[in-house]
Amino acid sequence: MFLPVLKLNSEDLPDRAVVCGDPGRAKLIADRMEDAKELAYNREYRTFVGTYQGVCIAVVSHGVGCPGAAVCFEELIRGGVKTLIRVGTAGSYTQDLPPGSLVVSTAAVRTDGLTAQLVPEGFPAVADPELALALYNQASQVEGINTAKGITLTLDVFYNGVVEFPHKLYKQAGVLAVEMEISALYTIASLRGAKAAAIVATDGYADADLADVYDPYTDAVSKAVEAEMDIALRTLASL
Ligand SMILES: O=P(O)(O)O[C@H]1O[C@H](CO)[C@@H](O)[C@H]1O
Ligand SMILES: O=c1cc[nH]c(=O)[nH]1
Repeated sequence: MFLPVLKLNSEDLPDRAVVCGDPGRAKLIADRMEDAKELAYNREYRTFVGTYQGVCIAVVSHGVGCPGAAVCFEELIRGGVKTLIRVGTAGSYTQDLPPGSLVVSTAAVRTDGLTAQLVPEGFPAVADPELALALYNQASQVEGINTAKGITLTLDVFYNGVVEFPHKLYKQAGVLAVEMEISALYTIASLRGAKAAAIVATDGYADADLADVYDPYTDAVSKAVEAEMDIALRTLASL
């Protein structure tokens, strides 16, 4: 089957994939595998397939935001991918998770527009529990990086407009971090019968205007991003 937006043939895809926002990060993940080959690069969607610890794994970038990412997740699952792990970055809601921490998302608050057009209001966006636990167990083995698991929030807005987002309420409710695609991943995986989980590296605090404070280019963030790439690959290879 030809997957028209990824510009891939499903026959070339294995049954598991790491997904990430940035096409450049997809290349960095592919570089950690053996014999990785770039299969396609259309729009923001860059696809590699390689081997990690003897297991064939795809790495695919999905861009920024739920609508574009949803196209990627749908086509991968239509193409036969059954297990997906997102590797990303997020803003932290808590001083307990300073920049350079790792968060495994067990569920995502659906404050995005895309999933509201797929499922009714109360439908939960949840990780596959066993996959999320396997991801967390791998992450916990990495020394020197603060690691947590819990609820994350998926938002469409990156830079503020004139409407104030209620970060304070979600912080009080115990949400750990904010990013832009996990709710789409979990909702689509649930709808289509696939398994999904996600790990994100915190790169700052999400309750300020990011236009003033966003800086993902620090050593602590790079170290956490490097670690989460290996954690995701190890988790997929161990299934
Ligand atoms: O690091 P990635 O995977 O791109 O994820 C986060 O970073 C982007 C914003 O800079 C959004 O896509 C957000 O979800
Ligand atoms: O969506 C995102 C991603 C990284 N950092 C943030 O604060 N927000």
